[in-house]
Amino acid sequence: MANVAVIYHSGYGHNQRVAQFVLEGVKTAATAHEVVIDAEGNVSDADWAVLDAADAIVFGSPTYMGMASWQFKKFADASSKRWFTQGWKDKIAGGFTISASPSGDKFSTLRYFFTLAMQHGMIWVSQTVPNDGTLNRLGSYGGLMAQVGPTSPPADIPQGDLDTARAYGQRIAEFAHKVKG
Ligand SMILES: Cc1cc2nc3c(=O)[nH]c(=O)nc-3n(C[C@H](O)[C@H](O)[C@H](O)COP(=O)(O)O)c2cc1C
Repeated sequence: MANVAVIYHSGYGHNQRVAQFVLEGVKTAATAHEVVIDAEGNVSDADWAVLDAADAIVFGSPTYMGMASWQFKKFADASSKRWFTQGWKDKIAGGFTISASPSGDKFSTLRYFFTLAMQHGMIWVSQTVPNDGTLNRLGSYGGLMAQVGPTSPPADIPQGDLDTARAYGQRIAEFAHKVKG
C-alpha cells in the first residue's frame, strides 16, 4: 500500500474540515498520515520523517490575502532543506484550499502548491470530478477548492465541496498505488 501524507494549516478550522475529507478519501486506497502545521508554522521532526517517507504529499492551506497562509509558507521555506538534495523528487503531489469568496483568488494558492511541487521535482495530480453544480461546483481541476462565507462555521462547508475533497483524496491514493505499488 502506498503512503500518503496530507499536510495542512488551518487558522479557524475550515481547512481542517476539508483536510478530514481528503484524508477519508486517501484511506480508501492508501495508508493516510495527517500532518498539521501549527499556529507558528512549525512541523515536528517526527512529522518531517513522515513526509520524507511518503509516496505522495498533499498540501493544504486556507487562502489568506490571495495566497497560502504565512504558516504554510514557513513550512514550504523549511522544505528547502529537502530541495538541496531533491529528497522529494518523484513523489506525487496535490493540493487543496478554502476561502470565503467565490473566487477569493484560491487559484493563486493552488498554483503556489504546484510551483512548490515542481521545485521539488514532484508529480502533480489533477482534480477530475466534473462540475455538476454540486460536486466540484467551483470548477477547479488544478487541485481541490472549497468555499464557505466569511461568517460561516466549518460545519456549513457545502457537502458537495467535501465530497469532492474525498474524491480527490481517493484519486491521489489510487494514483500513488498505481505508480508506487
Ligand atoms: C488573514 C485572512 C486573509 C483572508 N484572505 C482571503 C482571501 O484572499 N480570499 C478569500 O476569499 N477569503 C479570505 N479569507 C477568508 C478565509 O480564506 C476563510 O475564512 C477560510 O475558510 C479560513 O480557513 P481556516 O479556518 O482553515 O483558516 C481570509 C481570512 C483571513 C483570516
